[in-house]
Amino acid sequence: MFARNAGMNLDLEWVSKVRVNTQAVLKRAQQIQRCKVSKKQWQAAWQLKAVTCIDLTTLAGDDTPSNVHRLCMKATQPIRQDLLKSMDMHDKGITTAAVCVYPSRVADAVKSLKAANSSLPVASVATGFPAGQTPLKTRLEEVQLAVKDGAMEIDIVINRTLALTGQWAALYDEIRQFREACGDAHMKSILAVGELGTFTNVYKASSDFIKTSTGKESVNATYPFAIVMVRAIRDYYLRTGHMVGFKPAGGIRTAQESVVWLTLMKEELGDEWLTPHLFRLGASSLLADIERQIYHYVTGRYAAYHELPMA
Ligand SMILES: O=C[C@H](O)COP(=O)(O)O
Repeated sequence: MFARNAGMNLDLEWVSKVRVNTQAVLKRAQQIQRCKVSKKQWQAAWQLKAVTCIDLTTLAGDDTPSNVHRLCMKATQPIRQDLLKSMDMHDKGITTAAVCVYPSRVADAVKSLKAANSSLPVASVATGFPAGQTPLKTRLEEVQLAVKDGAMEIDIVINRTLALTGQWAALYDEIRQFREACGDAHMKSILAVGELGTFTNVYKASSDFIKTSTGKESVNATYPFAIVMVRAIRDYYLRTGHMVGFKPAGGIRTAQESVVWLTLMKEELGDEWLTPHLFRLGASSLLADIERQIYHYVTGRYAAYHELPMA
């Protein structure tokens, strides 16, 4: 069992000394994208690994109990059984890592998964997602309500105003309160990197189980931002011995990208991070492409749309 991050007192000296070498970050991001997984069966294996790390997401204004139900069913059986059988992976219990929905849809997702006899966790965005521009009191209540409805994971959005105005102590204090409001639920912190202005701000705003984006900003999960965040995770590990998780989210659509993200984790943090406990891919449509690529790997041709439900 993984120990929960006990956190640490805010070290403003560490925060004030942070400097990020932009050129080095951009160069490293390019190197990571050039790494190749050459053999076909290895690609398929990496893609299946990526499936197990997906927070299968729907965050739309027109979400209903029925589309949330379909999402949950897809999460419990993400790849067609006959395809898994061809790869001898049908009895490995492959599911996504979680489903991720708005707070108002948590109860629907919990009900659907329970009816399907699945223990898959429901994650919920909270704290005034995506902008976070609601009073602290309501943001905290939102977390508590989602937990009460059965969310086992809460993806909070950080207060970008506090980050952009350098109020790091106030930001730290808010995040601590969110964590407390989560109780036993697992918290992830969305930095919304596209709105933080600089790599330095991204490093400084990094806390526990850090997630790049809401998917609603104009810039979402990019490899350079990810490099900065995983380096913050590495520094925190060297300092405290605690392994913090990472979740790129927003705009991740292709199987090929999912393999680059896994490569980035492996290269920067090591194999220990290649587990759903420490790595998630937040995505609404990535699974469709992965299933399509696996279909191609197994059959040698691409599927028609009707052949892959929800793909
Ligand atoms: O947290 C997950 C993101 O909102 C999903 O973004 P996406 O719809 O671009 O995959």
